[in-house]
Amino acid sequence: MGGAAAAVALLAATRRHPTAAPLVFLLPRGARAGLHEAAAPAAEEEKGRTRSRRKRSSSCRLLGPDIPDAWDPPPRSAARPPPPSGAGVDYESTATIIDGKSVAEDIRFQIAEEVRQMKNAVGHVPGLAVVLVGDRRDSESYVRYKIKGCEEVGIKSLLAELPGNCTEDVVVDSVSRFNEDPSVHGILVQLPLPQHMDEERILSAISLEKDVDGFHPLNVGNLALRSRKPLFVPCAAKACLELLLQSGIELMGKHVTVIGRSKVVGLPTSLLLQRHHATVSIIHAFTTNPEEITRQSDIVISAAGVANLVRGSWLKKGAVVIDVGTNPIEDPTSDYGYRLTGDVCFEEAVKVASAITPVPGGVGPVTIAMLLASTLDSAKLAYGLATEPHEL
Ligand SMILES: Nc1nc(=O)c2c([nH]1)NC[C@@H]1CN(c3ccc(C(=O)N[C@@H](CCC(=O)O)C(=O)O)cc3)C=[N+]21
Repeated sequence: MGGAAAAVALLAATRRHPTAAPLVFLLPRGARAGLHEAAAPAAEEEKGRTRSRRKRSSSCRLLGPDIPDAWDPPPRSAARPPPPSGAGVDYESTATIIDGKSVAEDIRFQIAEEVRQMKNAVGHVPGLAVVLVGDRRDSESYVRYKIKGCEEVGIKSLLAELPGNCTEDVVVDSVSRFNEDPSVHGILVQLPLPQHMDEERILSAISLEKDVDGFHPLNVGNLALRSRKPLFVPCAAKACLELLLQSGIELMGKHVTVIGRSKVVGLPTSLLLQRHHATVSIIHAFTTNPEEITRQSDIVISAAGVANLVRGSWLKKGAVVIDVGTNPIEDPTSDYGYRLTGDVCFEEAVKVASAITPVPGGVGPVTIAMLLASTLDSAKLAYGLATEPHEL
């Protein structure tokens, strides 16, 4: 690593961030929109970037034009309705609330046990390296959740914090050092990266065997080809499947609609669902009749990054709803003036659905647990304790 990279702070990260206050609430509204799916930049930034990207691509006929998903904000009249009187009490719903926190806790318990066994067997524990570029407060708080998760199960965590104005080469250098470090089994570059950086170049610097986020083109391609097995699958997609499977929800032959098509959630989730023999519809910002499609669906998985996009009227009676959105909305009654809400209007959906994940406390905690599971799997492969990636 060159002198220019001296700003890299490589730490036993746990000591650096002992507490985990949800700083996400403190961010300005624009910076926080659609955090989950949008592990992507805010729509405006993305539009600017796309323009320059489009100039570079001469032929987009076969692959389609490269334009970003920008959902129209819901009309004001569609704003989240006030909770019914007697909020907190059951409002005529029979839906099961799928408890992501407890699912995540069970997974972490199992991982902790396996980490202990690994330490006994080979004298090493798994290691996860996180590269955080810039000082977006939402990214900082997600990175803290990941590091706290590592701590809880005995996985070693390393954090490289780089200034937002550093060069792409500095980030690639940092990734390369983690590639060469045998105590590191997983490398995660927190997204979004600053606008001036080429995300593809940085992500493809991560060695395939350490790509616990599953964003490497070979991992994505192997996920898409049913005869092949990726080494890693993106954690949020795994979390959606885990929640469905653990809730005993049958997937084979079911009509599942995935809202959103990002590499972080929508795309890998739709691929994973097909491997489970579901019939998958993918809808996005250019879909003209989204609610007609969701109304026919047995399961709706929303990862659009738009608060209250999915209304009760979008759902078939008895549908299962998995809400991957993490959207901050103003709430003067909450401590920070904001609270997190999903893509789904929960108060409406809970009356129609047979099962639903809440936000917070649904997909989010399980996503972190899946990252820890992927890091453990990677270490098992590295130490010869497993010969194959995990079953999908
Ligand atoms: N390379 C990369 N990989 C990612 O997986 C990735 C990323 N970049 N960038 C950002 C998104 C977002 N994301 C979340 C993970 C957990 C919660 C989570 O734990 N949420 C909790 C707490 C929410 C709170 O209270 O702040 C919950 O929903 O209950 C949220 C969001 C992973 N992402």
